[in-house]
Amino acid sequence: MAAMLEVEHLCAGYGTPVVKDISFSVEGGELVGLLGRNGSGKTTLLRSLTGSAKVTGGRVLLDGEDWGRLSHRQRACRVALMPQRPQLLPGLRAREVLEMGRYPWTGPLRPAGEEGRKRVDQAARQFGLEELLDTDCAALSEGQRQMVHLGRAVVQDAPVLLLDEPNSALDFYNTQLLFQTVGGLIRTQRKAGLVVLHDPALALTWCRRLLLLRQGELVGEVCPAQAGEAEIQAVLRRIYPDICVKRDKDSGAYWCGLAENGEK
Ligand SMILES: Nc1ncnc2c1ncn2[C@@H]1O[C@H](COP(=O)(O)OP(=O)(O)OP(=O)(O)O)[C@@H](O)[C@H]1O
Repeated sequence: MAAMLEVEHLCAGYGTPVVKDISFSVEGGELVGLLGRNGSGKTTLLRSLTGSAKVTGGRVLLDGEDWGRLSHRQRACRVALMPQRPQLLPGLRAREVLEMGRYPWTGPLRPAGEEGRKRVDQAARQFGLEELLDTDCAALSEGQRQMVHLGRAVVQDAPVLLLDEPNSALDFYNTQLLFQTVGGLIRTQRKAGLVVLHDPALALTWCRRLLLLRQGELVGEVCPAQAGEAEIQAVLRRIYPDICVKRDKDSGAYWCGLAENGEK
């Protein structure tokens, strides 16, 4: 059976190559973490999967279908992206931003319909947005706005969900809510999830596999449930030299930090 998302020898960039010959796949039901230093090409990789960064080589298959042969609208029904810096659309209330998630299905600026309203209300409940639905997004805090855009991506209900640093402005509680809720959706609805994260401990806790990107190339992959501390640490050192990884035997919680001078 084909993976929900298959990326084969993908190259992408902005005139100059950024993503270089990357291949990986994500199965339905799997949340995969994408880690890499600043500027390593994570956002470009995600943007190339939605058509907003130019693909210059390779191919992408969505549940076996060639992405390149799909229209923009067909792609948007299959791939939802929560961008790193969502555009601020002045005058739009949170409810209207959530409803934008239905546009690939209904057509732009069309009413959400009963199914759409149900999904918007459900996302508002799931992400604690009910009190904010009538607020102008310009009047929301950074973290509140990030939760609205997370809700919009979920309302889009695509089988592939791409999240670009979705917790960068979130407090501890909303970060847990994000991973519990999105993790649950991915498992129960067999979606393929790919999430860019900067916190390796968070990625080790919530993601089934981690992919490591360095200067536009995939340089490692690790599955936390199948690897011990030493193996995880060795793989993570390909992008974070001197990182130390510890796993608490009782709770299973991960701790990551940098080695002190001389400690390896
Ligand atoms: N619109 C653009 N035009 C030209 N070059 C770009 C553009 N966006 C990004 N780049 C370049 O592509 C490279 C990768 O950037 P990208 O945003 O994909 O990295 P990233 O891994 O997501 O970084 P960060 O962790 O800082 O968000 C960088 O060298 C950056 O300067």
